[in-house]
This record gives sequence, C-alpha cells and structure tokens, in this order.
Amino acid sequence: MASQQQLSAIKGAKVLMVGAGGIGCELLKTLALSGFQDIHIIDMDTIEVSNLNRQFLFRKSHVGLSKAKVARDAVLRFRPNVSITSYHANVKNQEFNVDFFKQFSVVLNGLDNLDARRHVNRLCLAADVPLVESGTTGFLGQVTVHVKGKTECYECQPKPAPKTYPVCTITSTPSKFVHCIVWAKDLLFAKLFGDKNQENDLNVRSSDPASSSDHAEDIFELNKDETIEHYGRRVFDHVFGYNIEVALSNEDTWKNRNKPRPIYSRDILPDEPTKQNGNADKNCATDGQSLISAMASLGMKNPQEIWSLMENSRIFIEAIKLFFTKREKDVGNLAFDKDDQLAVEFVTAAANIRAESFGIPMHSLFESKGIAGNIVHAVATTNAIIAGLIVIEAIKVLQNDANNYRMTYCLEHPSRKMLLMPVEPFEPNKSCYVCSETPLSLEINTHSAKLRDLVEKIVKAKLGMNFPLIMHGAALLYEVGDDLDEDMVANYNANLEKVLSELPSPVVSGTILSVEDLQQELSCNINVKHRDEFDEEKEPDGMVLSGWQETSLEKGDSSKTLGNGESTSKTLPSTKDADKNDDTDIVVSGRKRKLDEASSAVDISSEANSSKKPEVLDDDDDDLVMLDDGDSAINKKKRLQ
Ligand SMILES: Nc1ncnc2c1ncn2[C@@H]1O[C@H](COP(=O)(O)OP(=O)(O)OP(=O)(O)O)[C@@H](O)[C@H]1O
Ligand SMILES: [Zn+2]
Repeated sequence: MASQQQLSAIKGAKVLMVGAGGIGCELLKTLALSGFQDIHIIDMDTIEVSNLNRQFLFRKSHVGLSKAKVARDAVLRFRPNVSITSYHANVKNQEFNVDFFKQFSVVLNGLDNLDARRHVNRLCLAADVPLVESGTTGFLGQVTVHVKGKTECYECQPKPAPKTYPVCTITSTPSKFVHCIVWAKDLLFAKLFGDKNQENDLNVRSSDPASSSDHAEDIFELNKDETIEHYGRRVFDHVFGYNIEVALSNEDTWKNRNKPRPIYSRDILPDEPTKQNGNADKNCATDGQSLISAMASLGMKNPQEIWSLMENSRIFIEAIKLFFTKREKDVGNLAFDKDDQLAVEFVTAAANIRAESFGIPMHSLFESKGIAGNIVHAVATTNAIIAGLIVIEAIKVLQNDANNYRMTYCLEHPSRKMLLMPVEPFEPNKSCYVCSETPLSLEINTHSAKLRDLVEKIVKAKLGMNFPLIMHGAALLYEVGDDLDEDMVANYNANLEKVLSELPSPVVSGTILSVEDLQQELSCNINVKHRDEFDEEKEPDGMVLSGWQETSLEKGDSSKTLGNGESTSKTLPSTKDADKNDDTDIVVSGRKRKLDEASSAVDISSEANSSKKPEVLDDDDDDLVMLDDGDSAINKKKRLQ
C-alpha cells in the first residue's frame, strides 16, 4: 500500500514513458494501476504478430497499428480517467527537445537500443529530469536510476560493443556455427543483395593474381545473358568450391586445424535447374515480402528440421532466384533483417553449406535465425518484474528519496538466495564527457583525414550526436539544421571534403575543437593530436578517440572484427560455462560492484557455492551485467551518500 505522501507524489507527477514494447506495456499498466494520472508515451513502432505473446495490451486486430496509441486505448478501457497522451514517433525527432522533456517529473525508458537510450539520457541531463532506465534479456533484467549530479548518468560507464569476431576467423578459419552465420549474413548476403559500394571482406582471401578473370570481383554480378540458376550456381561454386581450394593451397593455415572440403554444386545438385514444387506461383501472388519463401517454393515446411546438404543447396539457389525475380527492387539495398523470411532462409542455407565444408554441425532455420538475429526469447514475467521495479524507483525519485535509490538486477539463478539484486547507485563519473566537462582527446592524421571522416566516425558514430555543430575558436566549421541558408549549407559541404589541416581555420596538432549537439544540448571539447600512422587492423577508423571507450565483450580480441547483429539483436546469455564462485561480484558495464555493497534492505545470507556466473546482456547492443571474479579496485569507488 502506498503511503499518503507517495500517493500525492504519484498524483502530482507528469510521466514520460519511452517505448511501448515488452517492458512498456507492463509499465503503462502498472503506472495506471498505481494511480499515476498524467502519462505520455512515445513509441515509433507498429504492432507485429510476434509481439502478441507478451505485449498483452495488443491483439491480433491491432497488427500494423501504432503501439503507443493502441497501448493508450487499451489502458483507458480500464482506467478511463487517466490522462494518457501517445506519440507515434521516434524519440530522436526534433519535436522532443529539451523544452519538451522539461515538462516531465520523471522519464521512464522501456527501449531496446543503445542509440535511443543515449539520446534520452542526454535530454534528461539537459532538461534536468530524472531518468529510470531499464532492459531485459530473457530471464535477466535491470533497472537503474539516473539523477543529474546525484548518480551516474546512463553513459558514465562505457558500454560494451556488440560481440565481434576477428575477420580472419570469419573469412578463412571458422570453427563455430556462429562464425558461418556471420560470414553468410555480413559478407555473402551483403555482397549479393546489399549496397555494392560498402566495403566487404568476402573476397580478400581468394584474390589470386594468376587466376582467371572468372574469379575476379565481378563474380558476384549477374551477367545479362545468363539465367539466375546459372548465376546462383556460379556464386555457389565460387564461395564454397573455388575459395576453399584457394584457402587450402596455403598449407600453413591448416597445420593445426582440420582442412575444409571444397563443395561444388554439380556434386550436390542434379544438372537440371532446381525444380519447384508448384508453390512458386503462390509466392508470385503474395504482396508481402514475408510471404516470399524459398522453403515454401520447395515444399519444405518445418523450420525446426536440420536440412541436408542437398536441401541447403537447393534453398541457396532458390533464395537467390526469388530475390532476383520477386524482390528485384530490394536487391542492392538490403541489410540483413531477422524478420525477413527469405533473408533468413538464404543465410541459414549459406551458413550450413559453409559449416559442412569446415566440419561444423549444421543447424535448423529456427536455430540459425536465433543466432543471426541475436535473439534471446523474451520472458513476459521478467518484463513485468522490471516494470514494477521501474515504478518503485520512479516513486522514490518523485519523493526525492535519494538515500533509497537502487539499481536492481534481476538474475537467472539465485545468488545468495536472491533473484533480485539491489545495488546503491554510484556518484557521477567525473570523467564522463556526457555529464561532466571532461575534454576528449583525438589522435588523427590532420594532413589526410577529412572533416567528413571526423563527423561520421567520431561525432556521429562514437559520440552519438544527431545535430552536431563543430567550432574551432570562433570559426564555425560545420553545422546541421533545418534553418540554414543555402550558402551556409554549401560552405559546410565544402568543408566536409577538406582535409583538416586545410580547413579555413586549420585543425592541427594542439587544436581544441568544440563539438555541440543542439538538440541534446550536449557540448564537449576535443583536443586534437596529429599522428601519421594507424594500425589498419587495430585502429580501422584511422583515428583514436580517448577519454571515451567501448569495451569489447571478447577479451584479448584486438584485431579487426565483424559483429553478430546490431539491429534489434539481443545477445545470448551464457551460463553453461559458469564457474562456481562464492564471492560473486556484479559487473556493471564492465566495472564491478561487490555484492557486499548491495542494499541492506535485502537479507544477503551467504550461501556457499550458490552462485553461477551468468552473463547478462540486455537488449540490443547495450549494458553488460556479468557475475564474475572479484576485483577490489571497484570498492574504492564512492557510493552515493
Ligand atoms: N528511437 C526510438 N523512438 C521511439 N521508440 C523506440 C525507439 N527505439 C526503440 N523504440 C521502441 O522501444 C520498444 C522496445 O520494445 P521491445 O524491446 O519489446 O521491442 P519489440 O520491437 O517490441 O520486440 P522484439 O524486438 O523482441 O521483436 C519498441 O516498441 C520500439 O519501437
Ligand atoms: Zn555521465
């Protein structure tokens, strides 16, 4: 039961929820049932069939409609007096500026990606509105509180980068099925159906100057006078046959590894073109891309079945045919999407054929889709628990009850008899460039890097700015905005193509650049240092930003890497290799907190050998929570008083 004070805090609050998905549906219901009177919801998505199992405010008839609006309508049916305002929009839109955020007492995130979370964090800091942040992955979840000046902001700790693999493992020496999946989706799929101008490492290992022109780069182009069947077989033979033979010729590679076997289509598939079973016309008649399917075309139904090498080969050729005949317009623009049936079929087949070649067990379409999309199946109960915890923290925030703020982690296995692990939040990180004034430093070749490189690789990609403004002293070098006149736009575009040291106000070693995002009201200084050379493998951007860093999930893996999924991906938690460890710590975004520091509100009874080492990754490419060995350094960090 809420106290009178709590009730009045709740009643007087104006709350912004961002995200009306798995956590969001639970959260909206809990807020309304807890007595909140004025709730605003932003969500950019429409409802999909796959949401219905857990996003319980939605029904089949709502598929295709705005999540924010349908969630609002559903809750109004049982709490008609609550004021709920919905926005079917991206929270990064300009309309949601600092003034918009300022009207709220607290912001509650139920998002699924790092980019949007970082953006909301910045707006909350700029508007000085507390943020309660959350995430779930399967049984695992977390709720954290961020209050400007009192606790860490969401970006005080560097976030782990998505899991990545060295390029050579993917292109030449796969040893796990996931390596074959990454190869199939990030290299082969991208090469055949994606943007041709994108850099692609697919062919690096097979370029043999002595080889015939047949094996040159244009192997992946469909010739005008050839059938798609012929083209599909040509690609098949190149990537599964010829490339493997080239790789085999390098004896050293295989000294301590099992040799792969080349696979040619003529040995697997009969000579005549792949026969369709008559369902192809059904594909033809459908209008939605999700219904165009190589499996349907070939009369294969069970996604849980592991296909034979022949079936994989038939799917491979059939999927290419369908892309080039039924989805011609998409070819050249496609990015792998786990919800694109034909893309998943192609990637499964290609990964399986490669796996077979390297002696790696093949997988079903269902399993491949999970690996390719980094899917951990959502658990409705976890979302409900997390939503409840968000509301508990929101009420504390509304009462300004800073001593009792908690970050709470929902674990998969009990640790010292607890599944919910509350931890006191830490003070802001004094060297966080987002919530403190700490300058960053950038090593870059000022004689060869262009302003465009700096804008794309650092300001947008690393610093997450949407509307950047870059100044050198009083000189404005670059700016983005709707209200710029043509001359200014032309001037900035010209600057983008200039080398840093040749800009109207030259950027050289020792220059301090001031970078600002007008929407996020975030500004920071970057100290520039010239450096001639960069290691292509270790520093692929050709520049190094420090004072800010991503933590890699795979330790000791410093080479150029390829990732497994960065879109709606969720990374698989791994508990199976867990060590038994009595003195368990919680690692938050790569830094550790002793359980001894957990809230005294919870009885931490010591239970020897009770704790496994679950690794918790919440949605998409964000927070890492890991139970792991001790590290006393973190104990030196001051807790929030
Ligand atoms: N930039 C953004 N602006 C507004 N809403 C966003 C933004 N980014 C993500 N969201 C919303 O956050 C919600 C996250 O919910 P959830 O994690 O359950 O994802 P989902 O897309 O519903 O499910 P799944 O990814 O498992 O299919 C989604 O409804 C999504 O539309
Ligand atoms: Zn910070």
